[in-house]
Amino acid sequence: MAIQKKHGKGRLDKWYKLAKEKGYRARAAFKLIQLNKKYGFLENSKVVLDLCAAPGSWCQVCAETMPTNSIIIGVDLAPIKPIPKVITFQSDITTEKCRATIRGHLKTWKADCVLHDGAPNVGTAWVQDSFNQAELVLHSLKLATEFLIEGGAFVTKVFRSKDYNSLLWVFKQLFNKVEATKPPSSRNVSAEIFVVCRGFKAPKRIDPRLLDPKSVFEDLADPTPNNEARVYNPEIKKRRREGYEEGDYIQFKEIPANEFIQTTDPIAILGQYNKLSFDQPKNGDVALSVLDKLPETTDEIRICCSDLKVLGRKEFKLLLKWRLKVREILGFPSTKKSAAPISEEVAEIGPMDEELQVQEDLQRLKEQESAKKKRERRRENEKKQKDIMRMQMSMTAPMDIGMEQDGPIGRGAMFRLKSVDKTAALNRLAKGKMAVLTEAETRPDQDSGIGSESDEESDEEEDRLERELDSMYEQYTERKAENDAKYRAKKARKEHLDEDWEGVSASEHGDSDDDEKLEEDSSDDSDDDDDEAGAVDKPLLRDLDGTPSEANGLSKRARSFFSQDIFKEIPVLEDLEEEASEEDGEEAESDGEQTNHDRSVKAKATPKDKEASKAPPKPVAFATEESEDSDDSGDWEETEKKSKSGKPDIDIITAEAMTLAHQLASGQTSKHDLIDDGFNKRAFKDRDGVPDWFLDDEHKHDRPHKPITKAAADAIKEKLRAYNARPIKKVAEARARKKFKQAQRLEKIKKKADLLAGEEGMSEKEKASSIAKLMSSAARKKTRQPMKVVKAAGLNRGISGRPKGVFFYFLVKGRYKMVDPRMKKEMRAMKRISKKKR
Ligand SMILES: C[S@@+](CC[C@H](N)C(=O)[O-])C[C@H]1O[C@@H](n2cnc3c(N)ncnc32)[C@H](O)[C@@H]1O
Repeated sequence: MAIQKKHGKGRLDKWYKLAKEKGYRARAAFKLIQLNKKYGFLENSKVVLDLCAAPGSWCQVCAETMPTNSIIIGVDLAPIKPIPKVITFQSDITTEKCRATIRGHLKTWKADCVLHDGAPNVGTAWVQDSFNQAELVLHSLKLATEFLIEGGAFVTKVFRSKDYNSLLWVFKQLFNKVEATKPPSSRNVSAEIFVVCRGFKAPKRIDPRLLDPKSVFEDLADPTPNNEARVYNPEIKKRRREGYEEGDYIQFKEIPANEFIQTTDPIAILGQYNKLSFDQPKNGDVALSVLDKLPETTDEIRICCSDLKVLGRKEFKLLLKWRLKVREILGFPSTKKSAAPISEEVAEIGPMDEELQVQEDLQRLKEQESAKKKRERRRENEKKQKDIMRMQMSMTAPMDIGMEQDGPIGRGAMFRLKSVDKTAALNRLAKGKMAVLTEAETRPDQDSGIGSESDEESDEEEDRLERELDSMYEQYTERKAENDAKYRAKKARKEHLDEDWEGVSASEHGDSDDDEKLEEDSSDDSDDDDDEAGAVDKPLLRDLDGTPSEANGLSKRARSFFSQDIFKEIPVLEDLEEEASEEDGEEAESDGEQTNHDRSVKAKATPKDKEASKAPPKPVAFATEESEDSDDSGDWEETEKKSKSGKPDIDIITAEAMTLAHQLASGQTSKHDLIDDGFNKRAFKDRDGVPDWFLDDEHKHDRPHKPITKAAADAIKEKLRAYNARPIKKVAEARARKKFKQAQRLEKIKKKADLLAGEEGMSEKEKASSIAKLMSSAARKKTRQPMKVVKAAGLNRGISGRPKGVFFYFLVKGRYKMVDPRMKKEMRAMKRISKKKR
């Protein structure tokens, strides 16, 4: 680093130039700016006292930074040119007159901040200069103690000298926070540093000796060295800027190791000495020789003792432990480390004695205990929340709520909430009420015995927050489940861990539009879930009319709809007709009676359909599949559900699963291996008391990566390709509809032909020609009306409905398309240009 010159042109550094540029009277302005930037004492100050203020750059900074209408008083031996918004006067800050003048200006006000940048006239011996400065600091501190408000700040310049520590000690007696710093604008060559003292304690009475230079610099000239800091932070080496202590000229200090064992202040020895020696003195020392022979005095200990200055924290701890052991062996009383007066720095050092260690252990155990209690309380609260929910659902009477025990509504019990949840009714019931419920739930909890057990309010608060967080997370998952089918599937899979996952089909979770509609409209709480119906034999939520909510996989509403007279004796295919007729009103309208007749004929014709007609018809997708086995037109998810052999058909959809299947099939792995693999670090993870949101998040990443083989990946790819090759459900349905319509038309023609054939008044020729006509009209394709192109101009410009015709009196009939003539022209022009370019 380049050495900064304080004389000649070296003075004119960047801060000097900057000060000139900014109009500050001295480069010192930047010191205050930088100090204030770090500690921010000026912004909120209303009254500032600037001691030793000439030429006044600090006052300028204050006037700029402090709120308008603040009081700034500057005093110096030298005259200060007037500064707007600043009161200045000439005086010696060490005098009573100066004190009185300040009092006169401040009246009853107190200063929020006292600044001191005083420097005595230098030029005499350095020691004398620095002492004067320290004395000046003490004088400024004296003024500060008189004028500062409680909690106020005192910022002073000090020189690093022998008296520096004494000054710091005094500051610490009067302020809560004392920090020394050197702003960048302060020259490196200068011995000045700045001490920022915050939080003035404003004691009622201050011992005059505390502010008396004589007693301060005499009494505190040799403050207790911070040996703990030296030992525990050996990496931070303190420079001896003030030189060596009086009479302390030896750099390498050695002490017999037994003294380290015997001393009551081992830290002091470790901090002050360079070596713990095992060398015997001339006359011999029994204690030292015993220590030398002890097995506890290992080679490592000897190496550590040989040079204390190179040791780290770990080695110092080792030595202290060794000392304790030896003391125990030799029968020394195990006292606390030092009888010496404890300075405030000593108090900061961590406990090292065994006793303190025990205390720490106790504290830790206590914390563990309270954490356990907290967990238990949380679990109880959760249980209680569930109980209240059950009560709201009229599943329990208030007296049934056993908060403390599982009882008949406990976790493993038959009325477990999970089974209710399987009907998805719970979600609907709880939706939107969770927050209220949680709030309501927390209050009685606090009033109840459980809450009053704990006297730690913060714990309760934490519990409450955790519960709120949990309920918010639940709401979030519900919302997500509503919008995201994949997430719904995942959730279902997680909740039914003990069951084989067979995918979510449209009918199960209301994915199909029809089912969703039914569910929405439905007033009952049942769900059309075939699998779930098996799992939940007797759903707890029932309708008041007592009829079972589900039968043959249909919701109650769907069942009641299909149980109307009109559906009796009608085979499954009629559902398709219904749907088709909705889209093709023309066909559905005609020949209603006849169609019904035909239907019954058809029903008689196919025994399979007959069978189907006994049972209530199933939703469209399923029915189509049953009636057309050879066709791919059904919902393929459903077809894969049941294998022909009756065994569960497990669909392998991931490369990992396929790899596993390959391995099992080829004998590379066995069932036993798989079970064995199940016992891993994740299997017995303690999840008790861990919030759901945490577990969910963790689950995203904390899962084993199973190997995948190329063959398995290819097999899955092939499988997916096959799936993709199949027509999608809507296309399949459209095809089926078309087929059905054709069949219907054919039936109609047949009937008409039969009628014609039975007509008595017609000759055979006439009959034949009219049947031929009928057939040709049926075979004729309907011609589609051509689309009308309408200019979006004139009256049709910007209209939203059907445009008007050429003569404006008529609306355009049939299909139409609005065109923008300008755009058309432009597009043509573009085409022309691009052609030309080519
Ligand atoms: C470094 S200058 C202060 C610069 C000032 N902070 C500024 O920003 O312009 C130090 C000042 O302390 C003043 N001083 C020294 N002893 C003093 C005393 N006993 N009473 C008042 N002022 C004193 C000097 O006159 C000198 O102007």
